[in-house]
Amino acid sequence: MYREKLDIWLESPYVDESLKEELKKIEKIESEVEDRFYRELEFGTGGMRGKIGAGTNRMNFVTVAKATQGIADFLNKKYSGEQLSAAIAYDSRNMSKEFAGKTAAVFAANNIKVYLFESLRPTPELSFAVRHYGCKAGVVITASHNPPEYNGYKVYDQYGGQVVEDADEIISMINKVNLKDVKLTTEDNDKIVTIGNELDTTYINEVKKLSIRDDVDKNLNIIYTPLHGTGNMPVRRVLDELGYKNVRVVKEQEMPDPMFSTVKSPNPEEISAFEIAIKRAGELNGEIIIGTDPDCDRVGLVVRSSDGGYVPLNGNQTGALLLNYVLSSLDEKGMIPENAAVVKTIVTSEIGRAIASKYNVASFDTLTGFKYIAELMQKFEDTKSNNFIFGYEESYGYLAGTFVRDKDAVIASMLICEMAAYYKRNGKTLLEVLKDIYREHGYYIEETISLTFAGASGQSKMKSIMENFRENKLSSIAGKNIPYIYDYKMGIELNLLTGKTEHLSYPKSDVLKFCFENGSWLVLRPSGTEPKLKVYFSINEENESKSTQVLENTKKEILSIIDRIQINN
Ligand SMILES: O=P(O)(O)OC[C@H]1O[C@H](O)[C@H](O)[C@@H](O)[C@@H]1O
Repeated sequence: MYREKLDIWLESPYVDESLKEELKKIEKIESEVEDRFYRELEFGTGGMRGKIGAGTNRMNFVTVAKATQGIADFLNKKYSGEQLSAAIAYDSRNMSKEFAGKTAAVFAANNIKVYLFESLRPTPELSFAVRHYGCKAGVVITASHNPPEYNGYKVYDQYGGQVVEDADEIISMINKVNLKDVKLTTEDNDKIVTIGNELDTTYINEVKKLSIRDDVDKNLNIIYTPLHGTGNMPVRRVLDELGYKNVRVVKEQEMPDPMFSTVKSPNPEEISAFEIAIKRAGELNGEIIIGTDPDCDRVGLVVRSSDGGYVPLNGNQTGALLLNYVLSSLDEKGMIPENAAVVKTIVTSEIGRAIASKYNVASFDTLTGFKYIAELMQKFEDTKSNNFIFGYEESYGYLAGTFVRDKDAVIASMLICEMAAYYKRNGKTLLEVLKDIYREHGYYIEETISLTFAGASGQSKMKSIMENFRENKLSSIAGKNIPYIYDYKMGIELNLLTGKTEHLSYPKSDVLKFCFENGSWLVLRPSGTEPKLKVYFSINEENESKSTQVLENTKKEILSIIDRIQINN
């Protein structure tokens, strides 16, 4: 099957010569051919993502043009007769600019006006641009925090969120596209309008409006790394315009670099990404370190401790701090609106719910992926049921305000600095504030383990592990009973004590959540952005050491179950 596809590509007049050359070099290597052609690139949690190269399972001019043609067909069908436009942004990765140009040329050839950013921009600014220009769609060429050999294609709807409702139809339209049907024009077509500074200023002004307090210590020593990506200009500009005097950028990581040469991975979830920044912080007396990923939708935070060391916070901890800061500050100013709402995901810590309820703010859960949070924000707006205040995920994504509909590391960086500067003025570090939050709301200790399962065989292994857990319903682990299992693929909540099931009102997704008696839980799900099985733990015991101990025991046991399943397969 995959060999046939290779032959089609080698013979097709619609496949670029350079891609054919690449294929000729690997055509005798079976595993390479299989990996490149065993499937089409899929739309996962964050759009389409894959390695750059030749093949249907790769990011290249053919797969980008095909996807764009499918989206154009979808838009022309859905909005038939209307004047259509789309916005396009791209990050600092290899081929990002070229793929953005190709995307623009295909849209323009399909009679869709294009707003194309003149140079690299953050993903959240694209989300803003879609709404600002009244576009029906948006595209960002980025593979977010993935390694340098990857690129990707995120698709936005008219509300500025990544597509959810129309995703299946868009995918089926893309699959129907025959390479010979892809329309293409030159990139100097007058349907393609370049955008730049003017939109930056409008966006930055909106971000600044989300600042809650000015009674903060703006002498705070901030070390910032854009990790060679798009954050450098906007994050520094916002902090500068708000009067933060001591923002030092990590020089080695300031400039865009598609190889992300100074880091193992440009992912702020990994402490290794902060290695140089921590060194710089030590030299410059840095109090906090922030680092944004290449498309600047995620931000990581590292905080100086009382002994002068630097402690990385995970996404749940930063999220809890931000939520606590935003709600307590708005509350103090009497600015929490009626029917205020906070949105997190089913794999994000329950501490968020506890903090929100202190301020009588409702909290909602969605499936993993900020697109679901954005979808709910739109629903709130359409039905006027709630006022969105803050949304976050454990995977380092945060959003305040509603003018952006994706996680926004420009907004989050600003709020993190403001929060640290506010507590500094009140004589506290963020680590001390976090301790206070735990004391007040409980010791929620979280961790996520990602197990890599690469290629076609990896995919099937992951599938069988999930099926095994689905069938052999885990009823206890590490001495803790599991009374409830949520199976999001089957759409049911199972009570293991009574055997009764209830319907879950979420879209179907391959996720299993095992809940303990005291509200702790563990979740298994294949990642939608990388070839990994993710195992999430959230343990809440009466004190920190008990929580840590239960976490360690649970981790050990679940990993050994996964090992056993693999050996038996
Ligand atoms: O766990 P995954 O499916 O890999 O997704 C992890 C994260 O990926 C991207 O960054 C999405 O924008 C996030 O919303 C999501 O939480």
